[in-house]
Amino acid sequence: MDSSIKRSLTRVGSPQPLRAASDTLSTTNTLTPTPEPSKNQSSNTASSNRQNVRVTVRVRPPNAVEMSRGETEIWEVDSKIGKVSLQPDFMERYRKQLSEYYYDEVFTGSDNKLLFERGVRETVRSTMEGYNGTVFAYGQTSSGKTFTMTGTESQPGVIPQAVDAVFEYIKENKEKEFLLRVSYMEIYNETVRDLLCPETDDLRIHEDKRRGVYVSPLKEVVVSTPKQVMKEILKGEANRHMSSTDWNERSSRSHTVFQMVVESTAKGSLPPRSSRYSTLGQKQSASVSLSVLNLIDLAGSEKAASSADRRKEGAFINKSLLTLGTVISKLTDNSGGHIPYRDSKLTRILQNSLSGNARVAVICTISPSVINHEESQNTLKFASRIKKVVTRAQTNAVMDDKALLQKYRIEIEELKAKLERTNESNHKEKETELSQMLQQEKAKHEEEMMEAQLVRTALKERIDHLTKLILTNSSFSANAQQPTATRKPVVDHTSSGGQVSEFVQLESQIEAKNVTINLLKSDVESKNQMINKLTEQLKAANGKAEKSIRELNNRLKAKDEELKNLRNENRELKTVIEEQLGNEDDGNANGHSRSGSREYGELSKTIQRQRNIINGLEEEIKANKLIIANQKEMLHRAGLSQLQNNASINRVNGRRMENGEYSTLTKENTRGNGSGNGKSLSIEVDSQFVYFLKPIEFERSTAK
Ligand SMILES: Nc1ncnc2c1ncn2[C@@H]1O[C@H](COP(=O)(O)OP(=O)(O)OP(=O)(O)O)[C@@H](O)[C@H]1O
Repeated sequence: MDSSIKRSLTRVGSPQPLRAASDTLSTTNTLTPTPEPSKNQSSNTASSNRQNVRVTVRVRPPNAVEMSRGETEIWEVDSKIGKVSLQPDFMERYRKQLSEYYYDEVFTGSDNKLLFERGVRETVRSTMEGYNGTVFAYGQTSSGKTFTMTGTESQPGVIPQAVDAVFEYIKENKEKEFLLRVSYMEIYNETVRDLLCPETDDLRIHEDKRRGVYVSPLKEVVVSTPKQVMKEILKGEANRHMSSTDWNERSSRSHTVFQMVVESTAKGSLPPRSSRYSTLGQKQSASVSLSVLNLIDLAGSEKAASSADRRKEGAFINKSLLTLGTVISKLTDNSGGHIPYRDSKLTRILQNSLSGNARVAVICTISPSVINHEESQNTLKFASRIKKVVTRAQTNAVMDDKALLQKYRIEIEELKAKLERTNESNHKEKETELSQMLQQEKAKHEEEMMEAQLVRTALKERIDHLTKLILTNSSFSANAQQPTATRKPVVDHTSSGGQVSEFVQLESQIEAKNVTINLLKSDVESKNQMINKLTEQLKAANGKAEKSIRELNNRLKAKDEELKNLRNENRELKTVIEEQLGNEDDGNANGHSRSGSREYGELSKTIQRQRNIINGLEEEIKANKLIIANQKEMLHRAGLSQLQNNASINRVNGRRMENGEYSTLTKENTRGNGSGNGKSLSIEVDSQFVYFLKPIEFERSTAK
């Protein structure tokens, strides 16, 4: 506190005398405390297990209301020697006796970190080492218990710092392993409630030899991070009974106990479940240490409240605190009498710690206000008494099968074994599955290989077939002259790899062959056209020859007719001559013989001339007939030559085209001079046979 505040507080008028909050405390203790050892003196007993309760007193700074009233801060704090004493001014003014108190630590101000370091850390550390630990804040309402235990965001209190310290310890002690579980409960109006599970309302306090006093059924949460612990704490805080009172805007109306159970063991020290019995069948010694850290925020003792509810709560709170005071007094007055732990839920729950098997740290909080002088004095007396309480904390080794740590360890081992078994069986299943898959793949692969082989063979046959067709067709010299490399199939049939490229190559080979075939086809087509042209020319020549033969025949017929007429004429002349010769003989007798000889001579000459003409005509007819015979011979020869040509064209690849591969040149035995079906051409070569020429059509072989 700064000096200006101190000065303003000093100027306050006379404070109201206060009634003691706890009769028990005021009756069993004198107002002047017994001289305390300074904080530098050890408060521990000779045995390391025997320890006095560690007591810290904290005087909170004046709050806004106190400052506004201009009250004096009546307590002086000497942190160096752990002394809390009344202000000399106040003592003088109110004729108070010298009041000096000595504790392990005394603080004022708001430094929670310092308070934890000096007043609490050691107890938390002890808990981690296997001793039960209890830390609680005691003081009248609004004196700063919750500020000390819970703190604020900027000043985390004992509980969050203890949590951090626990995890720090775990981090530092790598040779140990731990298991932590937390619970959070409150004692409200003398009922125990589970703050982590508020719906559970029938919590009971039990006691047995092994566990001592415990609450059940209490929800315990196994935790592994500070964050997780704080989450549980916040959850509990939300369920805690808090109310606005005459003295505190947010007053705790219940005592809260945050509990952390710590199980620890040296790493690898836990015997496996199978070897937990010695060879003699005796259970092996416990190897798990179990300790409990209780962090307690007590409700504050208070004067009569204006609200009925608050008064009822206050009555329960005051009664339990009174019992706590009594218990502490009994513990310290060495009277050996009955200690009334059972008189309140609070003392019952604290029984384990207060009866000795715990290291206990208490933070007593007091108000700086003159108004709270008497209550603060009572708190300080309580602090002095409890400071005298000596505990004999023992590490609590438990039978390994009772510890959750061991249970978890065993469970982990069992799960690991199960996992291994599962892995093994999974492995085997996987192996079988894989081998089945491999078999299937292999079979599929073989099938595919077989198919590929078949395709290859088919392609090879096809290529061979096409290659043979092309290479052996001597009439297509262009192909015959192709370099061997381009005609030879490039497929390596012995190779099992590169199927795709092989097929591509085969395809391109086939494509090349098709191109060649198309070339051949067009070549045949042009040859057909040529044949058609020749046939047309032949047909024209044929027509000319026929016309000439017809004309010669007509002329021959005319000559024949003329010959016939001349012969008739001759015959008639002969008859006339013979008749005249008969008459001459008669005439000689008649006197006409000379003139008859003359006429005869003329007639003879005429006959001779006509005979000559007939002979000429006969010669001419003979010559014409010879010409006709020659022309017919020529035509005959021309027809045969055409037939031979077609027959040679009709031979492809060294064999006759048949079975519809190509249209054929047919020879039909038919009479007449028909010219066929329009596509056909006919040539009459003699009176008996007509050759029909059909244009040749090339058809692609259907062979595959
Ligand atoms: N050391 C401190 N520094 C600053 N503020 C404090 C300190 N102690 C207490 N206060 C403040 O004083 C008020 C009362 O404190 P707190 O609630 O902690 O008292 P309490 O003892 O828990 O009271 P109750 O018993 O009624 O719950 C709070 O506003 C708190 O923040």
